[in-house]
Amino acid sequence: MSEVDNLFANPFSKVNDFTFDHAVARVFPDMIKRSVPGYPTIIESIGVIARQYAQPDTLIYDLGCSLGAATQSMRRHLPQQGNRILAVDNAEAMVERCREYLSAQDAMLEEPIAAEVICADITELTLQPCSLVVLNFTLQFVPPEQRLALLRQIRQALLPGGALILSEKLTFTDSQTQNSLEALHYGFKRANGYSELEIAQKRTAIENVMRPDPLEVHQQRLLDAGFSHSHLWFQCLNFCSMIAHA
Ligand SMILES: Nc1ncnc2c1ncn2[C@@H]1O[C@H](C[S@+](CC[C@H]([NH3+])C(=O)[O-])CC(=O)[O-])[C@@H](O)[C@H]1O
Ligand SMILES: O=C(O)C(=O)Cc1ccccc1
Repeated sequence: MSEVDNLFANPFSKVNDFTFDHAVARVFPDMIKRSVPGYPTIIESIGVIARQYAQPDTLIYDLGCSLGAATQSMRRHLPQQGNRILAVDNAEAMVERCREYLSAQDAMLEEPIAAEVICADITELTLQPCSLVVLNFTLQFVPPEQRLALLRQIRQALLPGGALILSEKLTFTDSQTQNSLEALHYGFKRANGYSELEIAQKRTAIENVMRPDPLEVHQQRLLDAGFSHSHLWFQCLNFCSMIAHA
């Protein structure tokens, strides 16, 4: 089903900006697992966290769902309590495949939790009342000037007791920390079979498209958006995940 990511293996005369197109969608599970340290743990833990925060008979959003890995994990872990998951992505290639993966999962589960995939820009959505929102490595692709408004929308939609799971690549204001963790991240990629050329070309492809923030910027923005409290629950190298409470 999913193929090995060799999208950046051959030298390009010019490296284009990264897009979530059909070529990426085909290799995405392999790409993200070999690129994001801790990704499988985060995905499985999202199911566990969802079990804690999802309130009976409420909506759950998976924003920037890609192929629906977080949605699938929540469907494995949540009890039957009338939840509905809305998975949203604005990349048609991802949405198409995500629907296929979720139908395949439907067939595997006895009483699958309702899940729907919508092709839309999450910055233009009006969110309905919900108990849990997942932004798993999505906010870093949203233009920085639109991030606060999106988080405010999410905060407004969350019911009392609701939560946001926010996973992001981090940058560090201290240059020694930044250099050390960035070097270790490239070491992680090398250990997963990526060549120096693949690492360098991918780096160029994502640099104008994906703009990570420092942890302190996330924490302040979450407060500015109206969240009462946020904390880290996972960090591996320069990748982390937070919980923010409504
Ligand atoms: N404005 C937007 N509106 C909708 N979708 C968007 C927008 N901007 C970016 N995306 C979508 O956000 C996703 C980011 S990948 C998320 C992984 C997934 N959450 C996972 O749990 O595997 C992370 C990564 O590739 O590092 C892509 O599918 C984009 O199309
Ligand atoms: O590959 C990287 O360096 C990343 O930071 C993560 C990533 C994973 C998948 C698509 C785009 C970025």
